[in-house]
Amino acid sequence: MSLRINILYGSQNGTARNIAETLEKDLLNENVPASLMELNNYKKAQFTDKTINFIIISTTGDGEPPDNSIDFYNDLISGKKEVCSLLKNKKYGILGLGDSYFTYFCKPAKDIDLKLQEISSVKIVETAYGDDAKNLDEIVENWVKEVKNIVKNSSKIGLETDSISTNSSVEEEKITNIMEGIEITNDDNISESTNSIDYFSEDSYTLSSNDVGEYVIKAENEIENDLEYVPVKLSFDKELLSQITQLKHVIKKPISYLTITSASNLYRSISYSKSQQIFPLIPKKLNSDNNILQYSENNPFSAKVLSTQCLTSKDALKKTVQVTLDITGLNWKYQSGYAFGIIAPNSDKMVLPLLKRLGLDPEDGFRATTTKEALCSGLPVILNKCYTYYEAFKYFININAIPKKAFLRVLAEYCTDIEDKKQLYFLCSSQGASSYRNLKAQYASLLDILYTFKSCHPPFVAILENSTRISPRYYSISSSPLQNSNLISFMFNVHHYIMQNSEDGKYHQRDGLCTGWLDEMLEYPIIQDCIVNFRCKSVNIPIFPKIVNTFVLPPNPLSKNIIMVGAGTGVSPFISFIEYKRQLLEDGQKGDISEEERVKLAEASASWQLFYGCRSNRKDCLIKDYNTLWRQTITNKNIGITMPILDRLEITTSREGNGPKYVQDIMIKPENSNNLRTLLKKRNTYIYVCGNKAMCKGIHEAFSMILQQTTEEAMSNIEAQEYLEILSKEKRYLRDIWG
Ligand SMILES: Cc1cc2nc3c(=O)[nH]c(=O)nc-3n(C[C@H](O)[C@H](O)[C@H](O)COP(=O)(O)O)c2cc1C
Repeated sequence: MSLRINILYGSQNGTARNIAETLEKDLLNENVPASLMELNNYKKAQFTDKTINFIIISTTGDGEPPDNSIDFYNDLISGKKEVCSLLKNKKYGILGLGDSYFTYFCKPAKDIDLKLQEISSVKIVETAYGDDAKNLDEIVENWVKEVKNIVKNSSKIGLETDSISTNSSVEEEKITNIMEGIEITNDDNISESTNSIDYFSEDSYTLSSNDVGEYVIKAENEIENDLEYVPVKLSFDKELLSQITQLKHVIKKPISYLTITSASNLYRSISYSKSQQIFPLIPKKLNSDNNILQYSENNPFSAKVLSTQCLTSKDALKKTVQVTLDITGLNWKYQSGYAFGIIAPNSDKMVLPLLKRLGLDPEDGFRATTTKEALCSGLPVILNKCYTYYEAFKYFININAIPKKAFLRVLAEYCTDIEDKKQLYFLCSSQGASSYRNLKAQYASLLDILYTFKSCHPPFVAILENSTRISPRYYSISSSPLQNSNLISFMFNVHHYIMQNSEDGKYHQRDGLCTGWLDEMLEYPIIQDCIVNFRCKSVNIPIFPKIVNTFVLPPNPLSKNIIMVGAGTGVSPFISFIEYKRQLLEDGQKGDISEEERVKLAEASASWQLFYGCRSNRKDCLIKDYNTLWRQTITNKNIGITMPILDRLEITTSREGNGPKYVQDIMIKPENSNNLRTLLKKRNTYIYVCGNKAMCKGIHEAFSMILQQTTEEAMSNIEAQEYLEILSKEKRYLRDIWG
């Protein structure tokens, strides 16, 4: 029997998926039979005695596995026979991805590792943990390198590989290269020092990170007011490069596997795309079981925008917009706390200059074909389908993020200027790791790269082969399904970031991909960028339901203590929770609450509390409209109960007044902390925290402090942490944390 490699991944936003796809490509390229699949599809994989399983899994939510790995994770951790017998005694390696700023760093990878050891699987490569906050790229590169070595050795020691046909004309790279006095190697084993970047972002300023690890705070008048996308010349450590005589660990050039043929008679064109429903090229898939349209990331639902409302004042630091969508036809029974994904197209402001820079006519058509289909798992477009270049860049290719190192390596090949070439090699070497990380933290786009390396003229095929697909953005629903289950509302902050042009030192503002697009499109729905259905004069956006939603109310929520803590748009799911309760209290009929809940309600006194933080009551308090509404007590004769909607509503304003600044400050005030401590110790208490990672950390510390600060039964710090951990395991302490 021959060696077989299974590459199984769990990825929420595409990072782990990209790594898995690249590993698959590299192995196939070495004639090693490798199969790639999402962890949830593990049953489709072949597991033999000669199989090595490589698992690449990221972390989402509050230490949770990504949606596409949750079934595998649950099956394995609960010790399901089926999965355990498949993996028992088999060789494996794990790469975890996470962010050490979070409480549960790489938890799914760690849990899987432990479980595999428990069932006597055989670890053949040290588990590695790529850390977003530190050194993700280097850890990943080293792990991948080790995996490849192991696979190579395994095939040497008798686990012969089946031969596959992807590699007949592989252009093998020479290990050592001499270029203008610099020696370039890709075979040594040096792992360089890592420079930790603090990702904490003070939310009141526009930030950019133009020096390694140093955020630059800019006042509005220092930022250029560009109407167009102005690419910037990126800066990196040229001084370091000038001292280097040998570039080590340069990423190997990936092979080319696509053929692009012209399809110039395409009937589609930009103007055609404009009048169509979104993503016209994605086939609608029918679920064979029930003939119901299954909407997903690859097959989004076109949701009609019913209303938009700016929730912040003109002088607020951030603009927050609330949108309501019609989801009739989506067939989604959502609950309070659920989230959904939006797929935004790239902005014309970036697409059109990029096409120009690449010398491509937006309306020309192309078709991608290959003889090496196995290498195409991560391709942004569908093989053999015709697209215009405009469509490909507009809807599919991720042009916003910094190209992967392997992509930069390919770009180096198309530079005519030796300095450009050298600098790109540097960025893909071990010595250039911190410069690369810095470019990544600056959100450098493909256009910025091409602007910086002016002599680089890559063909379209090189761009397509090395690009990833635009990834969706997720938003919490703020409406309650009780009000109208065919509507969903959500809110978002319009996100901007700042880039500095190293040529003239000027600062330029960039818009976040999705929120920038939504904001512009909702304000000016006739612009080129927009998905407007001109026939019925509606604006539609592509959405799909998030499959796994854990941030939900417990069963019989009226009889539970519900403590909600959030800041800014982190209040979204809480609006949904509280409105759900209010509507139930106002309109609920006899059958709307269970008999069990009625009994519990009579026995227990349940308290719902919201701690909310904003900057200013006037400028950006997102729950202004609910302030009086939620302080009511409601009697519902049908259900036979009288209850306040909220027992406590605390709002802190960080930029106003002399009171407590942040939510955690008000939580630890004696009048709140004593009450919270009592509730924390009750079995029917559920805590929900929603916001960015820095806020969630602050709240966690506040809860820990509350448990410690008492004369009676005070806990030590360790005991308090353990207590919160237990609550978290029991799903009574739930956090929806944004990365
Ligand atoms: C919403 C969100 C929640 C996250 N939660 C955690 C976490 O609890 N623990 C952790 O170690 N990393 C966490 N991360 C970091 C991701 O695991 C990390 O960014 C990873 O590279 C993402 O990989 P993916 O794109 O394949 O999902 C979180 C990231 C996001 C965006």
